Amino acid sequence: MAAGQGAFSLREVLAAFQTCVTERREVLLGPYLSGWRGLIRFLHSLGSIFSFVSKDAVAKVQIMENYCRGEQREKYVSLQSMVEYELANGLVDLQKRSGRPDSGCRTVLRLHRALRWLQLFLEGLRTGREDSRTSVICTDSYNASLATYHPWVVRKAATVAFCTLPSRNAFLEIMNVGTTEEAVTMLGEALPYICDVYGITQELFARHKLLDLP
Ligand SMILES: CCCCCCCCCCCCC/C=C/[C@@H](O)[C@H](COP(=O)(O)O)NC(=O)CCCCCCCCCCCCCCC
Repeated sequence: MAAGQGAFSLREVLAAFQTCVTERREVLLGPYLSGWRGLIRFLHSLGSIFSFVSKDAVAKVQIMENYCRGEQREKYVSLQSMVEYELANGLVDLQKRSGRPDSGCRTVLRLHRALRWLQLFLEGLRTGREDSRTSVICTDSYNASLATYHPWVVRKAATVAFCTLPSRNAFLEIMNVGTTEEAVTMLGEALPYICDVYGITQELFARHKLLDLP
């Protein structure tokens, strides 16, 4: 980490995702958004070349936080209650975007797709060799997930930005979790929770045919 920056560790960020899922398998929006806020903060430490990414992620997290603080806040406690409320009240644009404010469902769907990228990227970091290149791990996980939803120009900008990433071990260091072995162990502990959040959300959105919202 650059000198002077708080001892910010990815451990707390990923710990947020461990508190997302209730015993009734609901995904709580509060911890979900704080996990995203932590990821965005970490992204800022990777350099301004990623600002086009964090700008969009910040905007989406802000939309969701406004819903969570708005007059219908009790409908946005979990992804399940959000989906039920927005569908029951016809708030979701199913065919094409209208001039209405973005729904929570379509906004979460974009973050959900990015969570799939994160899961693949973290798994690639965890299982990568010492001399693996973070840019390759990042590009491969991006191409296997988010890339399909982005136009050519965004895919190009993303792959250019990935080239600036350091080696795998250097990246594990800036995660500020300790040694590379400790970082790998932490990833192994965090990943099952991220997979769980992703799986429950995927099933919820698939059940309601919300996986292709415009
Ligand atoms: C290791 C750093 C790599 C982080 C970047 C990987 C993801 C690259 C995404 C590039 C897309 C950004 C611009 C896309 C904008 C939107 O069009 C597009 C669609 O939304 P729309 O339908 O409202 O237009 N937006 C999206 O797809 C959402 C993108 C959100 C990406 C959030 C990624 C931030 C995660 C930060 C992780 C930090 C590293 C943590 C691992 C140690």
